[in-house]
Amino acid sequence: MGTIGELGEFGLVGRLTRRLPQGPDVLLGPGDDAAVVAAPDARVVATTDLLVEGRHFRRDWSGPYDIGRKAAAQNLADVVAMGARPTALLVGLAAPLDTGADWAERLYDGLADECAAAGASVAGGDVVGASEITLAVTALGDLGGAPPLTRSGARPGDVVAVRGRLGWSAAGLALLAAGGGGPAELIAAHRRPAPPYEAGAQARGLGATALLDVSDGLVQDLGHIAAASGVRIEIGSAALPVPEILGPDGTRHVLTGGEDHAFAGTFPAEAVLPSSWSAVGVVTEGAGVLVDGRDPGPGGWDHFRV
Ligand SMILES: Nc1ncnc2c1ncn2[C@@H]1O[C@H](COP(=O)(O)OP(=O)(O)O)[C@@H](O)[C@H]1O
Ligand SMILES: Cc1ncc(C[n+]2csc(CCOP(=O)(O)OP(=O)(O)O)c2C)c(N)n1
Ligand SMILES: [Mg+2]
Ligand SMILES: [Mg+2]
Ligand SMILES: [Mg+2]
Repeated sequence: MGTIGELGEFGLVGRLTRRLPQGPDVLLGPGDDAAVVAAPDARVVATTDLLVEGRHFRRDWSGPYDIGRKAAAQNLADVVAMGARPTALLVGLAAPLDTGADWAERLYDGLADECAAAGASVAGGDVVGASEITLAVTALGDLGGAPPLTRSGARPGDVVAVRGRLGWSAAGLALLAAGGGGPAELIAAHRRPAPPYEAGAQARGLGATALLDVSDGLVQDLGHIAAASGVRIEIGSAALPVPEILGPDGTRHVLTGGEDHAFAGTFPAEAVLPSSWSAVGVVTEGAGVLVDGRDPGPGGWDHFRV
């Protein structure tokens, strides 16, 4: 099928955009100077994340379809974490000219399928030749008239709860780094996160006071809620969902592992949480995050400390 260099810029764009079904929020999709996306609420949620080969994914560890799923999921989860409904993605792709055209097409199939799982579509993007693969993904969402669910609304007395897998991606990454043995479910979880997209609307319905998606690690990301809200968050390790499959380092993976894109939120104490949410702690007065009453120390992902 050849390389993207042989296809050329416009040939590649044509091949990729043909693979992108358009949902109802995209009023004008790929092909013009810009896309047109519906914004019924007149307030657009917008977020962007970069994925760089070697730092966010390795082509020998993940295939293009899963890289596409993950790139979309990482951004769609940020929209959902604002309490919004994802509508559209814009995708910047930089790649070496000898990249297989079929590799790029599978990447776009992954992007399109993950968007479909969240009710969104890829409405446009850009391609450029480069020495390594970089994906720059921007996601847009609609608040549907409701206020955003920010990181700053947690109040002392709230319950802290999580929905979605935690630690699975980190455990899978550790297995890949060690040569790829171990439970296939963990490696699959690293390659393709499965954010429970319905958690945003659900958290809103439950009266959530703050919400975010866990990309860098539970403790580190709860630290963002604590800082933004001016509160302390106290986690009890016995309450954490640590399934057997995570192995002997399970609790550490759950506390510090990123990239599962679970949702963590704070809820009024009287909220009746369904079983899909695990209550893992409480909000108190003070600052920072404590685990079992102690400062857990550094952990979690920091791009400038790896
Ligand atoms: N280069 C940048 N320019 C402007 N804002 C940025 C930049 N990098 C990060 N931010 C902002 O910092 C906040 C936290 O970013 P990040 O930790 O990447 O969040 P998330 O984990 O949800 O993707 C976001 O509001 C983001 O827009
Ligand atoms: C090859 C490789 N090495 C390391 C990791 C682990 N890793 C990379 S980025 C990241 C954190 C999440 O990415 P980030 O860019 O910080 O996303 P954001 O927090 O902005 O959503 C982790 C745990 C990986 N996925 N692949
Ligand atoms: Mg980010
Ligand atoms: Mg986030
Ligand atoms: Mg991060």
